[in-house]
Amino acid sequence: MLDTVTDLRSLLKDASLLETRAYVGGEWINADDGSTFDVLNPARGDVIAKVANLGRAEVARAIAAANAAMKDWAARPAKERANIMRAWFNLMMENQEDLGKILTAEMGKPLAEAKGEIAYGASFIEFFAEEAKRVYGETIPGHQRDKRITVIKQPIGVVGSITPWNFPNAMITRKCAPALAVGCGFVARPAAETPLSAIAMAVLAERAGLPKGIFAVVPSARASDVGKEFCENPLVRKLTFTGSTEVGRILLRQAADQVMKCSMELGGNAPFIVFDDADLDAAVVGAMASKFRNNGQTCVCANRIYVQAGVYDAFAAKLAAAVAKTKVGDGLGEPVDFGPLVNMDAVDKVEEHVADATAKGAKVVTGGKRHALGGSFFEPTILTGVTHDMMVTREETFGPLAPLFRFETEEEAVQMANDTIFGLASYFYSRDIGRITRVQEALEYGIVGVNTGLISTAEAPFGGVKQSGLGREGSHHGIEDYLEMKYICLSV
Ligand SMILES: NC(=O)C1=CN([C@@H]2O[C@H](COP(=O)(O)OP(=O)(O)OC[C@H]3O[C@@H](n4cnc5c(N)ncnc54)[C@H](OP(=O)(O)O)[C@@H]3O)[C@@H](O)[C@H]2O)C=CC1
Ligand SMILES: O=C(O)[C@H](O)CS(=O)(=O)O
Repeated sequence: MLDTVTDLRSLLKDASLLETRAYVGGEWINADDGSTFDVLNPARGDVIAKVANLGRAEVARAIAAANAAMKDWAARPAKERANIMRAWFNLMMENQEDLGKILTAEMGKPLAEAKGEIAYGASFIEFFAEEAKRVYGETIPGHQRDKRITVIKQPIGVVGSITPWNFPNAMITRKCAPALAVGCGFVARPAAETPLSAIAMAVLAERAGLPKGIFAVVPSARASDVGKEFCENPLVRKLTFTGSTEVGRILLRQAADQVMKCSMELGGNAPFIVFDDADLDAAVVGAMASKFRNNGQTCVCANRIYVQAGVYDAFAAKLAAAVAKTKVGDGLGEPVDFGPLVNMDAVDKVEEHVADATAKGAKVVTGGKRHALGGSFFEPTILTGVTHDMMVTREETFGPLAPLFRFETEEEAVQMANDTIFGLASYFYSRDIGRITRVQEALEYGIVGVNTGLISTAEAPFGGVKQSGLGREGSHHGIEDYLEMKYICLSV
């Protein structure tokens, strides 16, 4: 249990990782006006830290320093950048326990899951340290006897980054790793709920030898001010955002004035389809992983679970039995499966979806209300009899709510699954190769999990279609978003 930053420091082997200042131009600074904002522990609601609350002037200095540092950083051999990034990866893994405790303290997820995120986040630094050495150009046969065509790739410039609270480490590394690997400067603005993980990342970046200024962390409770600075500052050439589609639209409109390159990882509404030929036990394992990972607070969580009529009751019973074995509690206490939701707004949204569905005829199989622990703890919930007129069909719940829809035919399942403005992740379980081939091609999503509920890895291109975003993060594709292609026509 935690009450204050002193308590949190006492849990750490290396208390210096719990930094509350900003990292700008390679220096640790407070806000110019001295203001701070509170970071709360979701399990208890107590203030665990007061963090520097930066404004546009400080962010502008971070951008200028990143731009200045780029000249040397981009000119270094890729292998030199790779070696420093590898040192950063090693430090993150050596400090995985402490980084996990800081993450759990500010975000709430169970410590085991937080440590898993540290490893997942660090894997992007490891992966793109290697990719730095594989940014290739090309030569193209000339169009005239005296012409020679070459194509080279160069770092796009200073990158502004805005990320959400649900993965306070990995959402930043998934962006800064490819950017730094190719030589860009990077200014990270973490969510106000979870700045401590980002700041701890900067503590280790400094120790790893990242040059002063090339990587900055600008915590701020003034999110829109920072977003405007990123979009209006002429030194920023790339905006990368992860968060809701609503905020993504705002940022895209703002970035349009400078015709700024944008990467957008936005909202989701993932269907999870169980066909009657599925391995039901495997489907339950997949549903538990996809639906309840991070307490349902991920953009790729199963948001709608479609079960074919012939196996509906059996699947519902098996899923309920699996949920009954889970434990809810403080992520820093005894091992648990679910921590608290990030705040009371999140609780309100889950309650709204449950109330709407039950008012329209859905039945609560398990859970359905706030947990006896109080605060933002909520019971993992399963609803049956869910229909497409309910809010949970159209809106991302972002909480531990598993709504089960019944369907008759494959065509009906695909039609319902695609009936959304989102297109990030989707999942289905079947053992029929013809059905697998048809459905994986028919689903309108950037990601399809077939007989698995877990799809996230640094080696794969993560991203959505329709209103779930622009671009891809991870895999060799992910580095392209931080490069500009230059065509050189040489007359010989
Ligand atoms: N596609 C993906 O990979 C992911 C998508 N998401 C989506 O994000 C949502 C949940 O995360 P949540 O943090 O609530 O999302 P929000 O979109 O509310 O916030 C995301 C980030 O944007 C900041 N922000 C909010 N308004 C503005 C603004 N006007 N200008 C600049 N920055 C702004 C927030 O700051 P602050 O928190 O301080 O308000 C936060 O850092 C869900 O819809 C989820 O699907 C989340 C994670 C991954
Ligand atoms: O924030 C999220 O939801 C992440 O993008 C999902 S994942 O990459 O951690 O699976």
